[in-house]
Amino acid sequence: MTPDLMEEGTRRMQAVAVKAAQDTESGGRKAGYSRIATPGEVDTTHGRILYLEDVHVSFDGFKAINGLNLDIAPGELRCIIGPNGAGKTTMMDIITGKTRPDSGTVFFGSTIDLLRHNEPQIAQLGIGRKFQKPTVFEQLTVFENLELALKTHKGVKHSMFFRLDSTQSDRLAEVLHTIHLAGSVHRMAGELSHGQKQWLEIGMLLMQDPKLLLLDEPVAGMTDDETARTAELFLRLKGQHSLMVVEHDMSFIATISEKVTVLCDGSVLAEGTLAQVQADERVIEVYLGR
Ligand SMILES: Nc1ncnc2c1ncn2[C@@H]1O[C@H](COP(=O)(O)OP(=O)(O)OP(=O)(O)O)[C@@H](O)[C@H]1O
Repeated sequence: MTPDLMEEGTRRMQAVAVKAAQDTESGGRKAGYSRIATPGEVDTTHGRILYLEDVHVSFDGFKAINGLNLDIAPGELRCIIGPNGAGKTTMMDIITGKTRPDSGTVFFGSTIDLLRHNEPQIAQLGIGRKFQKPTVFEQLTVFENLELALKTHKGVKHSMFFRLDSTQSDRLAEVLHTIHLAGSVHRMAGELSHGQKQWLEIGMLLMQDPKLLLLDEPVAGMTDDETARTAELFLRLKGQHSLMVVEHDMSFIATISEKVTVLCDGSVLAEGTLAQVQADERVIEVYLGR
């Protein structure tokens, strides 16, 4: 195809897209639904960064997720609690593309259909996930771990020639400060305490500037002091990022929570402030009263 023909083709496609957008009742919003967005573009004008509706997943006939509805506002710090087997991990697996639901809707912002993306694409779109166990590179320094997280995110192939530019250096310094590791920049990650390794891994996610962070039992195994500093860290992150924190440690939840969602049997049992869900008889019966 000649360059002229390609240009003409592109012009026609753009005209068709504009016309389709104008033809919808909502002036284009509907036409934009399900499109594959470019990284950095998340439409939160409708007040939601994450939206799950009527999601179902069965494993060999067992309903692990059963009509799950949930939405998270931009900048919100949402705590998720619930008994073992409630479906918390499975829910995160669905959001990050690790598990495909049998049915339902899962949107990032109002235009990005997460079910049309795979795991690496979802990470590139700006959803970062922290698993329970720290997975840092023990033989590298704190600095090198953070630098590597950036390289990996940017898809740098020839890492020997990669140099941080000044914006990236500033970002790294800012992240080091946020995760309480500015004084440990040249220490090997393997020498850090359990809590410090957790912070480093959160820092590695922050280097990729995620819009939504999913954190699975982040304070499990931490000392009281590390737990308190993690609470501080999360309170600092909220607003700039949206956070979904799954935890069993209720005193930690009490320190950080605004809105709490209680999952049970694969769907939402209760939602509200911690005081509200703690007073809910159904929540006491299945979870808190154990
Ligand atoms: N791949 C799988 N195959 C079969 N069953 C599964 C699979 N993944 C999860 N399940 C089942 O689905 C249910 C929900 O599990 P899930 O791990 O999501 O719960 P959870 O709320 O994260 O629990 P916990 O607090 O113990 O981590 C459990 O009964 C679990 O055994």
